[in-house]
Amino acid sequence: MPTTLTPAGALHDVTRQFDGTTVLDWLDLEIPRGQIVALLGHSGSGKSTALRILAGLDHDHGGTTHIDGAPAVVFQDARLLPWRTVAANVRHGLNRVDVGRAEKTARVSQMIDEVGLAGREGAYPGELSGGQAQRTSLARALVAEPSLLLLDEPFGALDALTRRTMHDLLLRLWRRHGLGILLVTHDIDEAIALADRVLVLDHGAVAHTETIDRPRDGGQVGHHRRSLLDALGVDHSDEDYSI
Ligand SMILES: Nc1ncnc2c1ncn2[C@@H]1O[C@H](COP(=O)(O)OP(=O)(O)OP(=O)(O)O)[C@@H](O)[C@H]1O
Repeated sequence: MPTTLTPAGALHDVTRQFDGTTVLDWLDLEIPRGQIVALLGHSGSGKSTALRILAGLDHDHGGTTHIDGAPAVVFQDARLLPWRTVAANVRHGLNRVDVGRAEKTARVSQMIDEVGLAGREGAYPGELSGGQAQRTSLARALVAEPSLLLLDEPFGALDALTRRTMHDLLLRLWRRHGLGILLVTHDIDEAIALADRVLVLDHGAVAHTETIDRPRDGGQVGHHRRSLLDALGVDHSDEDYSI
């Protein structure tokens, strides 16, 4: 289990405007090493913009960022190189890492094993299922041993069953590597299943923070769901959320 709370990434007083419209409004957030922080919010609330700034993909903002090393990013589409095999795509994650060939080969093989793709090293992206493509994308992200993993709706395009399997995989990888993870999602249940803290973003600021204990207490899940629905302004009075 993760033990340290050193921040893997943070935004302090971050502001961002597009065409004169404020998208991030003095946003403060911290992703402690070894914790999963989920960002929930309505479409346009600024989730992806915050993630892109942490990823170093957007420098045109106010405020400060803190990142421990080079972060890794996984998007909803796996963004694999279609003309490269699974192994070559994962090896791509080591392009900027200064280790020898043998070490790279060993690390690639280990990561492919960890994401459950042993035996598929020679497959091309066109031959993979959506879940296998995201496993490859996760392996490529983690092979460089980042402290911070940024996930932008990583399982949004997968069917419900595959998504659950990927949740289990992500939690295994998170525990083994002691990562800090920022997860951008639209899915309240996904946020509750994975995160230590869920931040609800509204007009570019944190409107609500929900802390969720591990291990999960089944009796608390309904409470967290109702609390997050309230924070999102979603009516749930007609629904039976008893567990
Ligand atoms: N490159 C850009 N140019 C102009 N406007 C942008 C740009 N990127 C984002 N925006 C605007 O900033 C706002 C926030 O976008 P962002 O993608 O961060 O929201 P989001 O919460 O991730 O939304 P979604 O859940 O739909 O992905 C939106 O109004 C969007 O149109």
